[in-house]
Amino acid sequence: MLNLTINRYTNGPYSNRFFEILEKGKTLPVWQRKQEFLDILERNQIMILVGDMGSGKTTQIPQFELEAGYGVYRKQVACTQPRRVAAMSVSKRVAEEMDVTIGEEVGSASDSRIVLARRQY
Ligand SMILES: Nc1ncnc2c1ncn2[C@@H]1O[C@H](COP(=O)(O)OP(=O)(O)OP(=O)(O)O)[C@@H](O)[C@H]1O
Repeated sequence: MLNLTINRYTNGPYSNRFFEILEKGKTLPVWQRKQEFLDILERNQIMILVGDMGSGKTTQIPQFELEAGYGVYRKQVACTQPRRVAAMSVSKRVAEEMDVTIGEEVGSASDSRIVLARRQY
């Protein structure tokens, strides 16, 4: 369950922008099946999720996984993209949505440019 008082990743308060983005994010189709997704993920090693363009697969699913505890004990949630620019753009967007600093809690890596997530949980 998301604690909406303190940002668990920074231990600081959330910005107003966080709540604006969260409300918009909750309207995306993946949010309607969030618990179903997590239940299936828990019971299986591999899961193939198919959804419409813009339904929230890229930006929301990694956050669901982190929230459910998949990113702790030196594990990380990774999201692959076919292009460097897309990888950087997604990591920037997810960092913005999580209200964290890029290079701290969220990073990106490609052949020529690496901005690692410094913090691990
Ligand atoms: N950088 C961004 N700035 C503003 N809104 C964004 C940004 N990236 C994504 N969004 C919003 O988040 C929604 C979900 O995007 P997301 O990339 O998670 O969907 P997706 O299911 O992975 O789409 P696709 O199959 O096209 O990759 C989009 O509809 C868009 O409105």
